[in-house]
Amino acid sequence: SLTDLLYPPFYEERHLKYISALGKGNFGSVDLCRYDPLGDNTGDLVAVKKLQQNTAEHLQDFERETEILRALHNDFIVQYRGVCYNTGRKNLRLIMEYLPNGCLREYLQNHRDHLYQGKLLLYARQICKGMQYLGEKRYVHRDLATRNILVENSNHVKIGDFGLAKILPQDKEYYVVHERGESPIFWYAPESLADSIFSRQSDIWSFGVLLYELFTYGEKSSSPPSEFLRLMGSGNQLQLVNQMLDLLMKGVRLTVPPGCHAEVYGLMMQCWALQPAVRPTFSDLEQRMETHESRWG
Ligand SMILES: CCS(=O)(=O)N1CC(CC#N)(n2cc(-c3nc(Nc4ccc(C(=O)OC(C)(C)C)cc4)nc4[nH]ccc34)cn2)C1
Repeated sequence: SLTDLLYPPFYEERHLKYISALGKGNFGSVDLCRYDPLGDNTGDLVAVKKLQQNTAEHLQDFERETEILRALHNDFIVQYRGVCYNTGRKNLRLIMEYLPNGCLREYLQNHRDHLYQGKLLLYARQICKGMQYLGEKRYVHRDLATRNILVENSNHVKIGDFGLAKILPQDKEYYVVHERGESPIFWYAPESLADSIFSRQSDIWSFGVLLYELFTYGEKSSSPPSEFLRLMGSGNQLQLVNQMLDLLMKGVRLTVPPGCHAEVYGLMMQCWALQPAVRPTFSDLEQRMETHESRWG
């Protein structure tokens, strides 16, 4: 695309000037840098993702992540700018557009007094559009949560991270994952908890949890982990997954956020259908939110 022509696919490490840390996760971290080849501070601000520990396996996953992002062109997905290999090609870095307003979870917490339900639905619909596009290209995100959504401005959010994304094989509609890693189990569908099965329908489940996060304004005390742990009591990691699965199979779900319209909670509940095939698609959700949004504005 045009942006590919305008931006160099390879950034030279010597011109990447570190400014500050933007985010940190299990295997990666994101820094704010200025790419300043002229050395006069007129270069662009960019977000640079790098691996924490660059083992061969993580490097391979990271290279796959950069290829996935490079292939995506959508208003509701963070834009790829290029990659930066340092001399030994040991540590690859992923260069992306810098979004000035940070991650959606913090944004909700810091701006809740002027974010009304219509605006929350606008963000939900934009994420839906990004996920619809992703699904058309047979990608499964696997980590849909407000912590992985970025804010361009008060009317525009984007899916910001594809660290756990996988591409579905041509002959299968689901992906079985073997590495456990630090899984976001409170956003996981039952089939993912039970058999590590991921699909576009398990992304729908996670989207339902993301909707819940939106309408609780990312509040920590009512976050999915807090709520589910309250329902479960303590237990070690293995028990946690089994306890979680037990709750979900019994029909226990996150409760309606205070002040949340019944129809929106209804959408969350549809995303949390036990049977993957019963869950709506992202286009179903987008249409259903379109009708509500016009009513609440
Ligand atoms: C998964 C592990 S991860 O470590 O790889 N990682 C975490 C991840 C989750 C997601 N998505 N992440 C992406 C960005 C990010 N941030 C930004 N802008 C901003 C702008 C302002 C602020 C801010 O005010 O922050 C403070 C700390 C409150 C001062 C933060 C970020 N622009 C971006 N463009 C591309 C990515 C990207 C940050 N965290 C991906």
